[in-house]
Amino acid sequence: MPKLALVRHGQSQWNLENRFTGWWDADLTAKGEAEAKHAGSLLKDAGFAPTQGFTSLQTRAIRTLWIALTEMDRVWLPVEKHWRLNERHYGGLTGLDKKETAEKHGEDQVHVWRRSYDVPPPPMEEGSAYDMSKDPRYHGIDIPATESLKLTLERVLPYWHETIAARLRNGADIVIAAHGNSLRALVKHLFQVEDDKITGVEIPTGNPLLIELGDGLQPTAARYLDGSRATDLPALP
Ligand SMILES: O=C(O)[C@H](O)COP(=O)(O)O
Repeated sequence: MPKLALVRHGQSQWNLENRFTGWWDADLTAKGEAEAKHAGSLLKDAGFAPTQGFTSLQTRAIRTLWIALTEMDRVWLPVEKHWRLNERHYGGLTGLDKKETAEKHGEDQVHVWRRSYDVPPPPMEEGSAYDMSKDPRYHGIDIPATESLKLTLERVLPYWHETIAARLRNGADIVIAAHGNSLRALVKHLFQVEDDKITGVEIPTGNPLLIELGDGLQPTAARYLDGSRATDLPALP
């Protein structure tokens, strides 16, 4: 039975500053690095021995995986990075202070932008200081101007099916280090969570979610490795 560990990156500088981050390449803080190290020791203590890793093109997730693998004596692990595992694009909200935005637009509107399934934030404007579209890592990629969770799921899924699920079927045990919303999208798919229920799923940072999968890659067991910081998981499908 293949095993899959999902690890949400540790605290980033913009998490600390409470700014909408999305595709902006905020790095880990010292606390985020410590969370990544702790995630690695939890995975190691659980006896989890992945044979393949995946992460996004964003420094905070890449470094989370690297730090965790260092802790697991597994820096040799083959790792693939892909933009489809990036955080959801926060559009015109990127860079704004979350509290100030709630004061300006109201808590309800900001909650819709942050947690609704299919309402994207306003698009990023041309010439925004936070536009990453010219960054060389995205060469040749038509990067979005904004994304809802639904749009995020729609771009994560092809990579899941064609690459990650295919490796699991070949017997690989896999660790994915990614982001609050790209991982939420994967959890929605794997646990078949309904559209209006997924907003209640909050994956804690640096707390690996270890999932055992059946032959059809349906979850048969799932637990957070740090039980003291676990959040509610959706029921097994
Ligand atoms: O991109 C961000 O700002 C965060 O990583 C996730 O934001 P959220 O809590 O609004 O989903």
